[in-house]
Amino acid sequence: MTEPIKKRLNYLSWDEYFMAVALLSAERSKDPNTQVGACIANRQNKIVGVGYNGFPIGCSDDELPWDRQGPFLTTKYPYVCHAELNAVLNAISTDLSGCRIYVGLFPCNECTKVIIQSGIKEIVYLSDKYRDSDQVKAAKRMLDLAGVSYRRFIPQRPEITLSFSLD
Ligand SMILES: Nc1nc(=O)n([C@H]2C[C@H](O)[C@@H](COP(=O)(O)O)O2)cc1CO
Ligand SMILES: [Zn+2]
Repeated sequence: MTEPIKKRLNYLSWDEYFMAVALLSAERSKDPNTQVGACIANRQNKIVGVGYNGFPIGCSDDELPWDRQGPFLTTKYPYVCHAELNAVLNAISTDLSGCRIYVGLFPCNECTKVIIQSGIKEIVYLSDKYRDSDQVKAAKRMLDLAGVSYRRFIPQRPEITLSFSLD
């Protein structure tokens, strides 16, 4: 008698899968300093929206600045759409009740408002590098009040490699 074939064990967990989709989406970003991706999953673990940071549709990447410093209007900040905003706007429904959003960087206060209003119930983030900023402090204050939970993604493996050569 031959042994039955066992299932593959090295498969991605749901958390790894959705965070990896967020990180892959971030590779679309043209921001030279910080590339952020976001992936929204519903209660059934179906992906319902993805996004990354970039300028609004129709606003040419060659017209608007990517600068971080200088007068406000000469920087990227007034123009760029954050990954979380794009993921919510790209989602298949405006009602994201009970969904989770996976994001490479902790949401700012403006995206937090969008996240709360959409019905998203949990944020899973990788980096919190701007934790000392007023934006993130305001974001956490609103999330705590609104009962939206947030947790850091703790990697169980250092990397996931993708290859275009499967043979
Ligand atoms: N949660 C976030 N999602 C985002 O998509 N972003 C975007 C806005 C900018 O394009 C970039 C941050 O640029 P910098 O200040 O690290 O050079 O990331 C920023 C944050 C931080 O709150
Ligand atoms: Zn934001």
